[in-house]
Amino acid sequence: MMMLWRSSVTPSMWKHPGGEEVLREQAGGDATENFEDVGHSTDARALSETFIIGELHPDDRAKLQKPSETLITTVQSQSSSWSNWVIPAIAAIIVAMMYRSYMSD
Ligand code: HEM
Repeated sequence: MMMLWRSSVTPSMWKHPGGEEVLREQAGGDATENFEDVGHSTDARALSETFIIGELHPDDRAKLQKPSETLITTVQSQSSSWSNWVIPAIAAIIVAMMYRSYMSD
């Protein structure tokens, strides 16, 4: 079980190669599954061991919130950036067509 605490991993101490935001999303929860999903190197694994600040009491483990799936969030943000690009493109095509019909009159 991997725990990430707001105080244990701070940008001033260390910069996560996978970005700051993904770690922030995991803070206060069990990040084990997401850590494994990414397929971290053995170096990353060894480094994560150095961040251990204690072990959670078994009675408290059930109270942990599971962080939302990071990979799903990534897919969602990709699809929204896709629609951000398509809508202005369609608008540009409509404007171009209106301009053409205006000029041909
Ligand atoms: C203390 C815990 C963690 C440590 C020490 C750590 C360390 C690292 C390191 C050293 C890398 C560079 C690539 C490698 O060596 O594998 C990396 C990449 C990455 N990590 Fe972590 N990581 C931690 C937690 C997490 C968590 C919880 C997530 C996801 C929620 C995550 C997501 C990523 C991603 C997306 C990359 C980029 C992969 C790529 O670009 O190929 N990391 N991390």
